[in-house]
Amino acid sequence: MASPPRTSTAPPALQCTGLRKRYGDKTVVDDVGFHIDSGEAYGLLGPNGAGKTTTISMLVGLLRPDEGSVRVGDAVLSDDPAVAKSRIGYVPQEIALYPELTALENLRFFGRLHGIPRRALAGRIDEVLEMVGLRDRAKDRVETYSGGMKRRCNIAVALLHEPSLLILDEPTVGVDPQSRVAILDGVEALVAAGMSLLYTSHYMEEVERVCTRVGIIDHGKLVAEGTKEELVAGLGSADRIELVLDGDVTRAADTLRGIDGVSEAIVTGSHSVRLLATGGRHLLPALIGALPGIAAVTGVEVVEPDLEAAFLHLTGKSLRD
Ligand SMILES: Nc1ncnc2c1ncn2[C@@H]1O[C@H](COP(=O)(O)OP(=O)(O)OP(=O)(O)O)[C@@H](O)[C@H]1O
Repeated sequence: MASPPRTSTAPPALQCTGLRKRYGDKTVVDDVGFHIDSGEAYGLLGPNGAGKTTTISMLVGLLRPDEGSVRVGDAVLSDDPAVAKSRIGYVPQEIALYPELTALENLRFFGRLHGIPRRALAGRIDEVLEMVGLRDRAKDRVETYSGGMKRRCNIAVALLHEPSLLILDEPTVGVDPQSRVAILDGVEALVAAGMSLLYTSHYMEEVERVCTRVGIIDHGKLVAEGTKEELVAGLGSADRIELVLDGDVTRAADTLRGIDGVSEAIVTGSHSVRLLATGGRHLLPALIGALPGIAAVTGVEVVEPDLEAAFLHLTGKSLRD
């Protein structure tokens, strides 16, 4: 999918075009292109294995694309990798810290690796520790941290060299609720201060909260892109219906999919099925009436069209598949 024309004249924080990556005969990223304006927060949503991490790896210069190009500001990554990479702060899915070192020691190490002069580094380390709320634990070894604190420390490392674009790959996976809040608050504050952001997550509510524009990726392809409102508008009048069932959920989903007005039906848990349906509440008697002998309906929720529904419409999947 091609990126729509940009309206701004300033160079985008990031622009990728026609990115492709193959492993053997499998194309895992297929003609992906999008841009992130300066100061914009962009979310990349996709089910497991959709190609998010492979795409990001190409954007940050860890993986060479088979085709396509990446530009960070006015620097083309393949021509000018040092400049392009210096503008990116990347936080990978896997924590990349030395566990036996303290946060302070990790930050000093990575700061020197970035070539930050010693005198400037101490002040900068203070700033990033403050940003992620870890100042009081800076002298503790990283191996004593919770998953969330490790992630926050990794974000601090990514911010050290004052990047203009922060790339976070599923930053709240394996994170305690307190750190999750701290991460989301911190990311929002950074964006409010002018940072450009690329954010991937399985959690729709995080993307809805943090990002202004969203790209949906499935089977290596960018299948839709837009603001939340634009993506939801693409649903027409379909509602999301969540059913709680006691019985055979797989047969129930198959049966419900055949009912007039139901466009999607997927199993989301051992007792739950998610539907996309036009007619919303008026359809409920038909849905319930179709299930005797298959499953008993013990709960129903009709939800206004949202990003979760748009995702189901576009990919036929739940985000946590
Ligand atoms: N080095 C590799 N060799 C072969 N296949 C790979 C390699 N790396 C990734 N893949 C495949 O490419 C596809 C995309 O993987 P990728 O990790 O980019 O997906 P993802 O959207 O980030 O998924 P997740 O949310 O699970 O991290 C998957 O089918 C994966 O198995």
